[in-house]
Amino acid sequence: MATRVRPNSKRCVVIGGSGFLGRHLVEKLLDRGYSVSVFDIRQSYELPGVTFLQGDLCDKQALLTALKNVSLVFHCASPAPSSDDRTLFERVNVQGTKTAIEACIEAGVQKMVLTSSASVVYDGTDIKNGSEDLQYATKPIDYYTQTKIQQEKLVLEACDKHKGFLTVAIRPHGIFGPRDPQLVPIMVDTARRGKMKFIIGDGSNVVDFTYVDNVVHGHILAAERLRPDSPICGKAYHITNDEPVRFWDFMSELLVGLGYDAPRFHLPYFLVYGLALLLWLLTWILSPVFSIKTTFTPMRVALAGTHHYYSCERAKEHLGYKPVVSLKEGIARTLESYPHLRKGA
Ligand SMILES: NC(=O)C1=CN([C@@H]2O[C@H](COP(=O)(O)OP(=O)(O)OC[C@H]3O[C@@H](n4cnc5c(N)ncnc54)[C@H](OP(=O)(O)O)[C@@H]3O)[C@@H](O)[C@H]2O)C=CC1
Ligand SMILES: CC(C)=CCC[C@@H](C)[C@H]1CC[C@H]2C3=C(CC[C@]12C)[C@@]1(C)CCC(=O)C[C@@H]1CC3
Repeated sequence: MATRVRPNSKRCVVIGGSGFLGRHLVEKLLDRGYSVSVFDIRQSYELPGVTFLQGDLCDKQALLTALKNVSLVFHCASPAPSSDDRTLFERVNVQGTKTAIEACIEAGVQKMVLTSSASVVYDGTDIKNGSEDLQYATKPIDYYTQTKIQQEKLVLEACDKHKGFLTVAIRPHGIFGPRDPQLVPIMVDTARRGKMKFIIGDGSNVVDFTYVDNVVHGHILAAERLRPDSPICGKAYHITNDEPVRFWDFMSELLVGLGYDAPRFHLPYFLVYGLALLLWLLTWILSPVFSIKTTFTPMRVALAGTHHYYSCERAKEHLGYKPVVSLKEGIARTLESYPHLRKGA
């Protein structure tokens, strides 16, 4: 008679574990005694004790091999939000997530923790201390966000206590920290091109930036609290630093910390947004003839010029969440980790 090996509750797979958040998560899971495998389209590092399985989330057979005797899956794979490849977002975030859910159920995985995004409720206008009760954005700011909404719905709807498959979604916001490929590198690149001189709007808009270790902490708490009798099954939780900050103060602190000047000149929000919209329209009209890639997008203008900060009270109550690294300490660690991005380096 074939014996079915009972999955060890500390055996997990991190889908997207080669990425920025994924790698920080893998490191913390190892510290906490988990046995960890990474499933990712690329292998970006080596770590003793970690098995890497290179594969595409949309490939069910590859996933089934990776998920043998695994009880817990963290799903933090996604194409980069700055991509403009709609087909890729649809394929990975929607079809790939469906495939991952099916593979988990077929392989007997008991829990899935999804990395969603607080932006699933943001449609480009102010959000102040938004709770998880806000409706999904009816006009998401971009295709990335649209597919993150679809992805979150798929994962939360798949939660089924009778089938023994439990799910939860973590919604972080503005993740930063060592090895982040987006926030600091894009900001420095803009500064190096002399375009980080302007403040969009009056500079008073408040935003959440979340240090990566806090996001990791939220994921692990969610995984450990996810049980059939827990109120967190099938729910989404905001995870932030719980220290909303003025967007331009945060940017200025990072810029000055790396030796660049802080932005000083104010430009009216609607003027800049209108220009970005016009540029987007032009690139769209010209796209059959020229392929122009611009970083000056209406989406980035909205993110830089509106309030978007979220309450993490529900995570505190249900997950026992409390940030483990303050914003000040997070900024210091981040600045230290980017010597190559300092002015003149
Ligand atoms: N960074 C942020 O501020 C925020 C991020 N999030 C979410 O957090 C998660 C992690 O983000 P982050 O670490 O910043 O992103 P990264 O791009 O650093 O990590 C994502 C990883 O997933 C991999 N991947 C992409 N497509 C596939 C696929 N088809 N199969 C397997 N692996 C794949 C990527 O590979 P490759 O690089 O080759 O594409 C990459 O290694 C994402 O789900 C993102 O939506 C949510 C809120 C804020
Ligand atoms: C004005 C300027 C050039 C700012 C540079 C920083 C931006 C690149 C970041 C500021 C807010 C960030 C953010 C994201 C990406 C990087 C920023 C635009 C996300 C879109 C990443 C993915 C998400 O799920 C939501 C994030 C919101 C904040």
